[in-house]
Amino acid sequence: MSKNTYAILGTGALGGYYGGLLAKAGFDTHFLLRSDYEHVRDHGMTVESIRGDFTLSADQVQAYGDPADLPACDVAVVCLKTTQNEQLPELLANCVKPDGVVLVLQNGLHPETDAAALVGEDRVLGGLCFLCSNKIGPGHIQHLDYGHIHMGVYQPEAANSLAARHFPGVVEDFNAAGIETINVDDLRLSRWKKLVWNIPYNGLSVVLNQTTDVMMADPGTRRRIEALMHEVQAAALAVDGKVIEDAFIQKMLDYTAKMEPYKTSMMLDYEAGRAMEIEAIVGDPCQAAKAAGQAIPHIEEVYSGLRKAAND
Ligand SMILES: NC(=O)C1=CN([C@@H]2O[C@H](COP(=O)(O)OP(=O)(O)OC[C@H]3O[C@@H](n4cnc5c(N)ncnc54)[C@H](OP(=O)(O)O)[C@@H]3O)[C@@H](O)[C@H]2O)C=CC1
Ligand SMILES: CC(C)(CO)C(=O)C(=O)O
Repeated sequence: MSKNTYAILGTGALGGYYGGLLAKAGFDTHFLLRSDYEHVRDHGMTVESIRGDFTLSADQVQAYGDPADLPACDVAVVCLKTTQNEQLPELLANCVKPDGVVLVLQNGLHPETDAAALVGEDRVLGGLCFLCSNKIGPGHIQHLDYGHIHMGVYQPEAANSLAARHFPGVVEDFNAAGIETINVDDLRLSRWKKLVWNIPYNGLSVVLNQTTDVMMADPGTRRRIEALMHEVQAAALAVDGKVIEDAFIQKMLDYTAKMEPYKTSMMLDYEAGRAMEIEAIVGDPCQAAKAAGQAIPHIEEVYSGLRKAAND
């Protein structure tokens, strides 16, 4: 097992699940928490998972309520919502060693840019998390489905960067912890591919107030989903020259049809009155497509529906 140490920045649905698995596997893992810091410090964490429930006692969780107290780690894992990224200067100030790296596990077209601006592009890794997880109470994570990660370096052309040198060890650690992690050469293409799912389902879940199963059961909504997916495919090509095959769109439709009925994170945020990740997931791709001259009417319609929902 590697000697990498990990700082989990945001112990929510995703950070609690992956960080919990790393700690359970024996990796030196440090958890930054906010609202449930005292609870986790005193009682530990519980993960209910389709792969097997587990608990980490208070002694097994190295919990921190103040980012200034985090030790400098080899890998800082950004597990905040992108809407909370304005906190990154404070959160990343102490927790990464000078030769350490930042792994960004958020959704969006380019959520790595905020961390990269702080630590340098050559020290950033990104991961696309195919995970259905919710935080259902203090220190209480419910893992409902999937969980694999597609991970890559943010600056693939820099073959000898700190990120490139750390990358194999991080992938190995995650796999050793039971997190299936697949090495991707083209993180940017992977991000566009993830948006093929996130833009239609996250967006429409709020605009239509529906779970994935309800959306998939309605032929009109399914056509709208497919149209959105094809616009993401066209945007990826126009903006970055990235090719997404039609077969991939079909795969995402099949994947969702087989998924447990799912309330997207955007829908959960909307219902709870929290900020939604509208810009990272829909606004940034919209802006990039428009700048490249690519028409994306369905995506723009979803974007304005989301902005309206956020302001109501
Ligand atoms: N959940 C999932 O299944 C998936 C999520 N993602 C992506 O992962 C990212 C994280 O999502 P998710 O885990 O669902 O979000 P959550 O809201 O569950 O987790 C974010 C956590 O960050 C914590 N946090 C925010 N600011 C601070 C701070 N200053 N100090 C300490 N903790 C802080 C929050 O604390 P508090 O509890 O106090 O709010 C919260 O627990 C998003 O980009 C999402 O799109 C991607 C794929 C699947
Ligand atoms: C697509 C899904 C729901 C599960 O793979 C996910 O990863 C997300 O919410 O971003």
